[in-house]
This record gives sequence, structure tokens and C-alpha cells, in this order.
Amino acid sequence: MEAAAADPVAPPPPAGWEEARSRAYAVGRAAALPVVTRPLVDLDGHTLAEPLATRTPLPAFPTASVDGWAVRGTGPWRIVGRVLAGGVPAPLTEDGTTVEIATGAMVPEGATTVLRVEESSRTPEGLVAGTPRPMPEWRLPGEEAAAGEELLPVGTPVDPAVIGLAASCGHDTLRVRRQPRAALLVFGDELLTAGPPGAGQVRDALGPAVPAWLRRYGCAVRPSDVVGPVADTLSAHVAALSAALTHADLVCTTGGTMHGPVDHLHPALEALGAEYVVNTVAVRPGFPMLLARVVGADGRIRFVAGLPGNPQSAILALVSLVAPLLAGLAGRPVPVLPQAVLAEPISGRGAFTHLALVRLDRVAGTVHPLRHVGSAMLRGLAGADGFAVIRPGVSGEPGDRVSVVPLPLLPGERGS
Ligand SMILES: Nc1nc2c(c(=O)[nH]1)N[C@H]1C(S)=C(S)[C@@H](COP(=O)(O)OP(=O)(O)OC[C@H]3O[C@@H](n4cnc5c(N)ncnc54)[C@H](O)[C@@H]3O)O[C@H]1N2
Ligand code: MOO
Repeated sequence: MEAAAADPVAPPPPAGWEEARSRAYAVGRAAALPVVTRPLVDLDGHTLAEPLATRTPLPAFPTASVDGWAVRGTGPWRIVGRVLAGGVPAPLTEDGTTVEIATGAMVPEGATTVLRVEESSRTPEGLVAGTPRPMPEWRLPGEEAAAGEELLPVGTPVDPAVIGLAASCGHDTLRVRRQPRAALLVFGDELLTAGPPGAGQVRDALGPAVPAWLRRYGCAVRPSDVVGPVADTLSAHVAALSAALTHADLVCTTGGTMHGPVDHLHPALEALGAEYVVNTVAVRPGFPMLLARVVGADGRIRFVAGLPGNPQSAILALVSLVAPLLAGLAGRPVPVLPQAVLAEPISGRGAFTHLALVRLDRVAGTVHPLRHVGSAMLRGLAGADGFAVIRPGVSGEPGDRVSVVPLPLLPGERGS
């Protein structure tokens, strides 16, 4: 029997959507960005490259938690001084004495308790009287953390809460992964870059939008890193990609992912010696999305994410492939998708995963499919919180728990 000859033009089978995400994360993790030292003010959005440990016990000294009187022995007490926050007080050496103390001040050695100012009174002789509460009114050293204790693991995203904690632990700088640098090349020289569409021309909707999404995923994108429309020739595509790859860790491209007469992305990747990580994904919409890896002459690894030209499909490729890639590059854990309950049916897409635009009802914890969700449309996306994942072979029924791929929205957007 003769073996069937391989069809030289047959496309590779598409990767499953989950598999594509795992591969994108794994190649990013294997090429994690270099570790740098940054001052606290520049840390927001970075990722810890070392565990966050406290340099001292927290608190570092016995700290009064109320304004009042640090007393020794039983009262009434004779006033021998005052302790304000910021210094080391002299010890209280004699029973029956007290010092006035401010919240946050170091409790003097020898003090037996602290009496709240509003629960104290003065005797006619000018002594302090009152009944201290049974619970201590000061914080003990190490109550929150012991010296050297690890508070957050490697891979933790740095947010304002983490920055505040790092400062309270005595850090001036932290070791973090360098922020990824991204570039965008818009393919399709028929696109309009200003004014209303018409007469066969559409506005470039991705050149203005994709950099903003990339910044929300933590990338640095300079205005000069956004280039296009690139001329519809192979040489222009190769030149634009080569230039962008010299400084970007990730180059996103839009359009040209298929094999039409002016689709030059695949031949350009071949010319650059890129290897596919993912070449088409069994997902609707967004099927032609791709991710490729380019190893430079210097050994540095860069990535090209090919976002399909249909605008909603391009964003779908961002949330599907680029988000896990960036998590890997930053050394973060695999992104875990939140779940929600479907409020209305959503059809399946046969053997493909269906990513359906949904709005989240934050009170009910349900997701609702939107209208105007064609892959060439952006109207649905502008009201969406993310995409419900309808797995291959099934349809989504009301009451089903489904994973939701979130859009990287900020607080206050979509009414949250
Ligand atoms: N024979 C086939 N043709 C197509 C298939 C297929 O399976 N067989 N798949 C379709 C799917 S699905 C998609 S998605 C697109 C992907 O095409 P490309 O990535 O090659 O993109 P283009 O052909 O350049 O453009 C597609 C579409 O999107 C518009 N576009 C492109 N860039 C932008 C932009 N920056 N802003 C707004 N709109 C943009 C462009 O005008 C086209 O209408 O291929 C299908 N074809
Ligand atoms: O996958 Mo295309 O993105 O369906 O329009």
C-alpha cells in the first residue's frame, strides 16, 4: 500500500484553545525578562523577582496604639515626662509614675500598661487617675511579622498595597522583572488613518486601540513603537518586523494572518527565521491568530503575535495568547480564569472553542451575551467585560458555570 503524500499546501492543524494558552505561557516563562532593581515609586505593575521579606520585626518596637499615659505600677501616677512618636524614650524606673504618650510612640521600658487619655482624670494634686483596659493598648514587636519573614512569594504582581507593605518593611528598592517592551505593526495599506470610512476603505481601529490594551497588560509602548499601515509588500513587512524586533520583546502585528494575495506575515516570519509557537487556534472568532518566537543573533528571544485583521478577532488574540505570554515573561503564575454563571444560552462552535462577548452583572454574578459581536464589529466589545468560554462540542445553557476571559479594564470602567 502506498503512503498518502503530504499535501505541501495543507495548513497545520489548529491548536486547541487551552493548549495554545499553555504554550504561550510556557514559552514566555522560559524567556522570562531580566531582573532589575527599581525604587518603590517606579514599581507599580512590575512583578517580584525575589520574595518580599521584612527587614525588621513588624512593628519594629513596642508601639502605643492610643494617645494616653504609659504608666508603671498602680495609680494614681505622677507625671514625669512626655513621649512623642519618633524617638527612644527614657525608661520608667519608678512605680507610680507615668509619661504622656502619643499614638505611634515607642512605649518606654518599665511601663506596665497604657491608659487612654479619654479614660483618665486628674486628681486635685495633679496626679493621673483611671482604670486601664485589660487588653494591652500597644502593639508588640513582631506581632505582624518576625524579622526576615517572607510575606509575598516570587511572581507576585506589584500593586499599591504591595508597595506600601514593602515600604513598611524597610525597603527602598525591590528586585523585579523588567517591564516588557511592546511594538505594534499595522498591516493593510488600504486602511484609513483619519476621517470617516467609505468607498471601500475602513478606519484603522487597531493602531489606536491595541497599544492601550498592551499598556494595561503592563507593557511599555512608546508612540514611535506603533508603525503603520505598513505597505503591502513582503520587503516592507520584513523591514518593519526586523526594525521592531531590535528593541521590542513582543511585536504585535494586525492583519495579514491569512494567505491572501497581500497577506505577507507568514512569508515574512519565514524570512526572519521565526518558529511558530502557535499557528492558528481552534477558536471562533480569531482562528488565524498566531504566536512565533524569534531568537536574535545575540541569543535574545523575542516574540511576534499575529493578531487577525478583523478587529474583534485581534482583541480576542490579545486575551488568548498575548496575556498568558506576558504573564510568563513577567514570571507570574499561569493566569487563572474567573468563573461566572451564564444568564442566557450561547451557541457552541462545533469542534472549536467559542469565545463570546459578555457583560458581567456584578450583583447577580452572572454573565450576559451581547449583541453586535461579529468579528469585524467593535460595538459589542465596547460594552463587554470579557469573553465567556464555550468549550468545544457543547453549547452554553442558562445556569452553566463558565470560565470568563477578562478584558484588562480599570476600576470605574463598565460601571464597576
Ligand atoms: N479563504 C478564507 N478567507 C478568510 C478566512 C478563511 O478561513 N478562509 N478567515 C477569515 C477570518 S476568520 C479572518 S479573522 C480574516 C483574517 O484575515 P487577516 O488577518 O489576513 O486580515 P486582513 O485580511 O488584512 O483583514 C481582515 C479584515 O479586517 C479588516 N482590518 C484589517 N486590519 C484592520 C484594522 N487595523 N482596523 C480595522 N479593520 C481592519 C480588513 O479591512 C478586513 O475586512 O480572514 C478571513 N478570510
Ligand atoms: O476568526 Mo475570524 O477572526 O472569525 O473573523
